[in-house]
Amino acid sequence: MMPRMRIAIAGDHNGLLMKATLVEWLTADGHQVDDRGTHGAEIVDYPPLCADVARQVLGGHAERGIVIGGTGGGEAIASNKIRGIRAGLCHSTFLAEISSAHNNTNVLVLGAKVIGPAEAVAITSTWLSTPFKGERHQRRLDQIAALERGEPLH
Ligand SMILES: O=C(CO)[C@H](O)[C@H](O)COP(=O)(O)O
Repeated sequence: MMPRMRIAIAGDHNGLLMKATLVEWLTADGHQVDDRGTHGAEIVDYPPLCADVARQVLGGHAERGIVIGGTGGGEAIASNKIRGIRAGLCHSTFLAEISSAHNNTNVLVLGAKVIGPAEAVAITSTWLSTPFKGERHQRRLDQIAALERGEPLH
């Protein structure tokens, strides 16, 4: 059974409907969901939303974060600028599985112009329920953390 988690979720204007679908599904599935916005249809910038979700995760208020954009590309770039965030842009359940198993991602990024709501639910479910494999993958995440600190890799 999938562990129940505290999840911070955000999306820009493109992600509004998909966010509503995921909030409903996650809540029905027993997760504690914190919807960080946006809440209206007006056009907004996504980097502050990415930063907000990252803050929730890094501050321990949420175990995982989800960010939704049009394609999600910019959201992944923005999220991965923040030290300690490993954000995976996943547009298939296979990518979601590897994102958790190999990359131990703490933020899932989705693109509402790329996939539909049913795929978003399947991807999110896979991402949440797939455990991190550790071992050689942990070594690589340690190397990524060293890059974040500006240390050279040999
Ligand atoms: O997915 C995104 C970035 O990767 C954004 O949702 C997208 O760029 C927003 O564009 P617009 O303001 O034209 O809707």
